[in-house]
Amino acid sequence: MDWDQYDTVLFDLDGVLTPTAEVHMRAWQQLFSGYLAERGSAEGYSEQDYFDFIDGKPRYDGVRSFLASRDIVLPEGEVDDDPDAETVCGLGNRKNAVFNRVLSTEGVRAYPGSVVLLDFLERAGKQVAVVSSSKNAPAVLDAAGLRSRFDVIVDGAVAHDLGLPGKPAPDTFVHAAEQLATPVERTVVFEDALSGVAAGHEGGFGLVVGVDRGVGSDRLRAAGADVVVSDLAELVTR
Ligand SMILES: O=P(O)(O)OC[C@H]1O[C@@H](O)[C@H](O)[C@@H](O)[C@@H]1O
Repeated sequence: MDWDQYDTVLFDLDGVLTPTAEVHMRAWQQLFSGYLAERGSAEGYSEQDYFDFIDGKPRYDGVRSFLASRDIVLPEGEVDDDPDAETVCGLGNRKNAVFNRVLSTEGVRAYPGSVVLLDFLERAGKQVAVVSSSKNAPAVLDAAGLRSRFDVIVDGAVAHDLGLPGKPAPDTFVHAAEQLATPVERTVVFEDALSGVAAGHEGGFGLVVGVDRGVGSDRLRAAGADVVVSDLAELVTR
């Protein structure tokens, strides 16, 4: 890894800096197993569904994408729909309530290897940003004590306000690189989700690092990862 080729590093959050992809995964599992059971669907929900249809995408895109995989179409509803509403927004909000309950009861601790890389990048004078589909990203960064480390945070709320399409579209990553005045070729992207790796690849970034937290190295590479690691500290150089 030749860090001299890069000025800026863009990190996905859940599953890259903090183990919160796991929390999202459990919350989606709770939502959709319950919902499919309510509908009396023969086919249940599996962990693979998370990786295939939901991982890395903004909340309501994840709901729509999973429902489409089961040929279920629901009305969109409104963002302030009650969690009991049988709408895309209602289901997303139901899942969000579970996520927030777990976040507040269990807290979050950053991956130690990710903190080691952040410390290294700070010493090396690189700019760092978080690019997350999640509207909960600021709360997660606060809970992990990481928020002040980042020059720019592009989360689900920022993307919504600016009308930027979510991952797998590259727009949120490109926006972060622009905010830090760095050409995409001199910018590195770290992602654990197939949708996020595809976004980094599509955006023409200098290096897309796939972080394997369960998706599998082969699938991350096929989606466009140039390098795959299982711990961010692997990319600390002397
Ligand atoms: O926290 P929010 O706004 O509901 O966003 C949810 C999504 O946030 C992303 O960061 C996760 O990678 C997804 O898997 C998750 O579903």
